[in-house]
Amino acid sequence: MTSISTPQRDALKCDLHSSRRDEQLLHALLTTNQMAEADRLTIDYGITAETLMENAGRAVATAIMNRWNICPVVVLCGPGNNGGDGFVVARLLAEANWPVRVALLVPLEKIQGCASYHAARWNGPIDTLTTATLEGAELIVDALFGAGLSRSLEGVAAQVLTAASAKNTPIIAVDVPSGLMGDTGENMGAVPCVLTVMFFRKKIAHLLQPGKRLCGDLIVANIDTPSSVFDCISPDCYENHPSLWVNALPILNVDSHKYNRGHALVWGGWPMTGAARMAALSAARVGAGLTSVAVDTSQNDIALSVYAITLTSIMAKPVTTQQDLDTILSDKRITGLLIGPGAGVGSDTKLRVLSMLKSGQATVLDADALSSFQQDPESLFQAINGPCVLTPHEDEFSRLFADLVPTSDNKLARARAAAKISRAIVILKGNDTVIAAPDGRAIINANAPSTLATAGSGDVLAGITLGLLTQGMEPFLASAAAVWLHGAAATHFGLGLIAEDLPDQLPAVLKQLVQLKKQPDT
Ligand SMILES: NC(=O)C1=CN([C@@H]2O[C@H](COP(=O)(O)OP(=O)(O)OC[C@H]3O[C@@H](n4cnc5c(N)ncnc54)[C@H](O)[C@@H]3O)[C@@H](O)[C@H]2O)[C@@H](O)CC1
Ligand SMILES: [K+]
Repeated sequence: MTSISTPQRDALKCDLHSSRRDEQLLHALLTTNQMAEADRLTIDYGITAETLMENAGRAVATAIMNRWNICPVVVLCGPGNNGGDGFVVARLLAEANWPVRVALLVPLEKIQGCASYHAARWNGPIDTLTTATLEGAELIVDALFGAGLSRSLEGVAAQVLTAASAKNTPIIAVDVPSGLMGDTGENMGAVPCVLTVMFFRKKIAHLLQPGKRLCGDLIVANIDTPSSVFDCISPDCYENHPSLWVNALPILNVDSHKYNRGHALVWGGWPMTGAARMAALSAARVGAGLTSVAVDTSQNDIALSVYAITLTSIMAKPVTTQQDLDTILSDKRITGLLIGPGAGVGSDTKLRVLSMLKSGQATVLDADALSSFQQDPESLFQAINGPCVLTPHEDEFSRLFADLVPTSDNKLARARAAAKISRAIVILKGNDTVIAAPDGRAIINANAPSTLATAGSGDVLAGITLGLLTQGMEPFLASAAAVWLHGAAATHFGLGLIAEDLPDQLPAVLKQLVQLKKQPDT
């Protein structure tokens, strides 16, 4: 059963349970313990363990038959239920006239429970697992270890998988590539697969790197686990999807005017002006009623001209002294703040960040705003008392949290720990961006195309987040929505993307979301 406490579970229901709950649960990411609990509850419900295993093996066999023509297959079976699934795959492929061989890691008499039931239904020979087993195979099914793996792969299992990978023969993983830790995505000996078929729901490892890369394509198979298992299992991690936050997106109506859509303020540094300009444009595109850039005129007046000439609907406000900034921040019509893109690392940026946080308005801290606190992160965290989103990439994350969050390959745990320490929402960016809240809620994003690996795309993400916060959206959901919109905008543009293309893609992506929002809750 899940380990989260009852109050926390209730809090989750408040934020994600309010509507579209069934749709949201399709995107739940389960821990290996939660998956085992789902299995147990399903068996209580009346579906036998043998049937579940049959369904799981059938899903894998079907996926193989749908994708490949008949060819020689070797199924590598391990000692537990993952191996049991493998015996089902072997039997069903053989029944469909595929040439199948089975290789078993342990002596047959060691196989227990429903795995032994399905091993007995396999009529063909069973080889002892060695690298020789791979001879002649054109497809390899990896049913060695699944959720039950508790330590690094070693010995024959590791040798055979390494040899299989070296041959470049396509490998299909049952549940997870063996050696991948289901709760973290850490690689403890897995090799890359072309396809992974998992059951009921994805696990965290299917989305977090390096797991995501090792899995290849993903198929989530229905094995008749009833959704009522969620009466007893409360997921606290989801794959990012509009159903999680579309109902919280700001809406326009006849009473909308520019002031009640919020006023976003971006700190516009000098001489790097492009970052703040792209962020401001992005905030405006996602619906901030007014967007201003507070322009650093402490060094010269050229900065103000650059911002004023290159921005049209976005206002440039000169700021020469700290007092000027404080005066702007005292305007209560300003409802969202962003500092970091092109701000410069140093004590001036630190002071400006602290002024912004003191204003109590929702604040996004990105890039240089984070790096400026490298020597003194505690002073930043103490100043965070209101809605705040931190958007570090891995380098910025390690600068800020190096001494506070243990270094590990577990990105989800690191993002959660950082959110708790900073009392802010943390968007830990990357191909597998994690959005974490101080109370433990987490969302993993999977819609980001690699074209986002381009200068300035982070500035756009910070601006989108700002635009949603400015309109009053709850920070955790605003962060998830921003990350998703960012990925969808990049996908909508396609190849050749540069960061300044992104804001212009937002209207088309928002249009699709508005349609979804209009649909009745499921
Ligand atoms: N919804 C579900 O959870 C379902 C799960 N099924 C399958 O059941 C699997 C989980 O089964 P199990 O819990 O039996 O786990 P595994 O089949 O992953 O293996 C567990 C066995 O491996 C041993 N072991 C663990 N790490 C090892 C290592 N590094 N070296 C050597 N031995 C090691 C354990 O002591 C145990 O004997 C899933 O991955 C999935 O394939 C399906 O059969 C049906 C539905
Ligand atoms: K496996």
